[in-house]
Amino acid sequence: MELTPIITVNDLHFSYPTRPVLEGVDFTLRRGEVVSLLGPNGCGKSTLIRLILKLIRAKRGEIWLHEKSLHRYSHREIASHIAYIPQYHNVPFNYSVLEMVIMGRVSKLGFFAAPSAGDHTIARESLERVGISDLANRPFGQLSGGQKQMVLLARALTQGVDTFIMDEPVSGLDYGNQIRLLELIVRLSEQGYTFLKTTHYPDHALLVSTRVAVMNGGKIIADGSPDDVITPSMIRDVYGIEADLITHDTHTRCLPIFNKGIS
Ligand SMILES: Nc1ncnc2c1ncn2[C@@H]1O[C@H](COP(=O)(O)OP(=O)(O)OP(=O)(O)O)[C@@H](O)[C@H]1O
Repeated sequence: MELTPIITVNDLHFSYPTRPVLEGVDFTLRRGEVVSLLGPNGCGKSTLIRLILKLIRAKRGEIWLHEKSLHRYSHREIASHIAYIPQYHNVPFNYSVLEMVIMGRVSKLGFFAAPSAGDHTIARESLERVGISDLANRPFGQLSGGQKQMVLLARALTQGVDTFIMDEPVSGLDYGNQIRLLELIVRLSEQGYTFLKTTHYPDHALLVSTRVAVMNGGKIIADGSPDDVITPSMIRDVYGIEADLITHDTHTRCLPIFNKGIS
């Protein structure tokens, strides 16, 4: 059965003033998928996300959100469909964690409306789901990078949308929180949430994704099931290292070959 498209990207080209970045990207995110976007540093993963969020505009190509051109959406309307969890986030004021999480309700509120008791309840439930209720009253600005990342995930849950875009969600998380976050993504996906996330870890893509897309040289060069896409030859071509794939329990894992001291 063909899944409903949420985001469709057709022949997207984008250049910064000094360099071309995307040179004909085609990509679709469908309902219920967990898609990992892999690719080397600087290949354009974050740029593609910024284009999908309409933070920047492409010169050529089209982006569709729920089969309507992205041009026809305001930022507020986009936020009523997609929650974005950035890699880094600094806030100018000293909001508490709970206040930060309640801000996820903004796209649901009228322009001058204050959050209701119901909004507070949803925010507290989101903190609970992410396992950080103990941080509720701490100033957001004083949290560690990993704690901030978990707060941003709780804020995204509070937004009340079913599509999440995450830019390197495990960056800055300790080893345990990385795995707990990946497990949370799987649980949420089983509850009907859709994810597009960038990652530098083929292993993480193998653990949680229903589909993997690989970006290199301005294009999506591979797009398919994790087992089809993450292969030793792809790792060699994209990252310039050798790796083996091994199976542990039911999961395939990627094991880089470490040339210790060999020149
Ligand atoms: N504001 C900007 N002005 C000019 N060039 C930029 C700008 N932002 C990014 N770039 C360049 O565009 C290219 C793509 O950057 P982008 O951040 O999208 O890559 P990425 O795949 O997300 O990288 P990483 O994995 O390192 O986060 C890089 O060469 C980067 O240096």
